[in-house]
Amino acid sequence: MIPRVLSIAGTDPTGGAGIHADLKSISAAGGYAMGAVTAVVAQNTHGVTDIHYPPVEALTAQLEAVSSDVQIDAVKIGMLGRVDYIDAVRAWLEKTAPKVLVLDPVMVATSGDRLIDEQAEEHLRQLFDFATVITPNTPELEILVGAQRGEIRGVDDAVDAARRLAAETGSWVAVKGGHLEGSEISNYLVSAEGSLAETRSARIETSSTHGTGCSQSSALATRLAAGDSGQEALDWVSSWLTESIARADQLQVGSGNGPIDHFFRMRKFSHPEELVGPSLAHTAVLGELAEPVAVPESQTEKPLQTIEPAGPWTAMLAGLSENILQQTIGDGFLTALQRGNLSTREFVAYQVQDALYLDRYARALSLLAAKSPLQEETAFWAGSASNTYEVEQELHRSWLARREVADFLKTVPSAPSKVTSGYTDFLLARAATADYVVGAAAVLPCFWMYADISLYMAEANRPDHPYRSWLETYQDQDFVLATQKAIAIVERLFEEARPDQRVRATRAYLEACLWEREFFQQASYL
Ligand SMILES: Nc1ncnc2c1ncn2[C@@H]1O[C@H](COP(=O)(O)OP(=O)(O)OP(=O)(O)O)[C@@H](O)[C@H]1O
Ligand SMILES: Cc1ncc(COP(=O)(O)O)c(N)n1
Repeated sequence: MIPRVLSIAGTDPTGGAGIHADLKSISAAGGYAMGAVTAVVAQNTHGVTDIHYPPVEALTAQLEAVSSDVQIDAVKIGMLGRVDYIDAVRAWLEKTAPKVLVLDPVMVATSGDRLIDEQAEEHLRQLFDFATVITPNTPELEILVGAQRGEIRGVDDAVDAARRLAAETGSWVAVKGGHLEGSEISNYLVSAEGSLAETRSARIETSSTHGTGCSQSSALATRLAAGDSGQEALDWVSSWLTESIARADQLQVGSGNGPIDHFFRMRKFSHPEELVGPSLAHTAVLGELAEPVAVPESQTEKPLQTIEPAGPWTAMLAGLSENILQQTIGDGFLTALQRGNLSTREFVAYQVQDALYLDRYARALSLLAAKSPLQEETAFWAGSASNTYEVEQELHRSWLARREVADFLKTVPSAPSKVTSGYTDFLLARAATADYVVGAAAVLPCFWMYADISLYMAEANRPDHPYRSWLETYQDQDFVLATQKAIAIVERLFEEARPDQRVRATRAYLEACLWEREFFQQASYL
């Protein structure tokens, strides 16, 4: 079933918050999105400049128009702003009694602008009776439980206050960690009895969080209407929101607190330019690569050390994948891993997928070994396959066998994720059925990107790093030598290949780089 979800909220012409964000979030969470507008707000990424309140009859008429025709599975309420709007919505809720109602008590925007009259606060409380979940941010929670500004300092205070509000209202209350300190963000769903559901994710360093509250509550309404349990809905929403925030800066919307990227999942792998790089796009359309294309120097700061190309073709590949490497290194998972504040659960989720990946990757290497015409290269790929199995076995013996990991193992997926199976199916298909050069180019990023990332991670290694022994695995000199050998083989194969084969091999290499990036990023939402 596609849940039909109605948002009742104010507008944001920049598309980041309010009803605009709600419609995007409901759609991204798998619902059919509908919207009834309350206030018309002139705002952008810097703040609110004007609020226009259409006559209350306009709101009532919209609500009637929708509910007289459409079966509504969930309602999300955002900015109401005025007493007469609140009362009109209340009268409508009494008649329609939606099964799921997520109420975001919007009082103050991220920018600090008030979005509700002071006397309206009391009326807003009267809507709580209808709510499945109330989703105040920390300052709003303080107002609602009559605490002083700044009184809620940590997660425990917030859960306590949320329990009190839940007891008073009979609704669940979401505790949102965005405004609290710490490198991790915890989100909870709390009832009068205590916490029902909990998620933890890495805090992303960005000022682009405009509309996160609106987006979170709409997605939550949608997942609950789709039949998710509280924990399932919170898991889905937190992982989606974290990545939407992680991708926010790429949107480049406005010069203040920018919006989040609601539809990042739709964009994954959908841009041909992302796959082949802007400078290659033109050549690739022609279907020929007679000589290496010149890649413009990247503007971003490079890691201190990377493994050198073996000639002009692999230099071209390195240039084309530079941005993907930077994005992967800058991603929340690797940043947190490097700093040593990655959550154990995320690390375990990653390790489990890595072990599943390595098994299939080794098979792809074995297929390449069979394909190579040169005995020396066959020996190299077969030896790499054998080493890969050793690394996989070692993962099970060491990290995954630890006592403190056992509890986490029960909570992470044990089957290959979509990314893991997508990446390995891709590698196996290239190694089994494509030309040798294409198969070799496809497996190269697993050596090269991984080795570059390991060198970057090694810069962070210190005696008290929680993942120290793991960081050391890939600093292994043999792995660096194997990477150099794989680069040299690909350089030779490119040199000998036909122009059309080079295009396909370049695409395969870049596609594998994108899979590598996705492979690291998935850990935050597994
Ligand atoms: N920097 C961040 N990194 C990762 N997740 C974040 C970050 N900021 C916010 N979030 C996510 O967004 C959710 C809502 O954020 P927050 O707690 O700030 O609520 P809010 O104040 O209603 O949102 P808004 O900032 O849009 O008003 C949080 O629960 C968290 O999951
Ligand atoms: C119409 C409207 N509703 C809600 C918010 C709060 O959004 P945020 O606090 O996420 O900026 C907003 N800015 N505009």
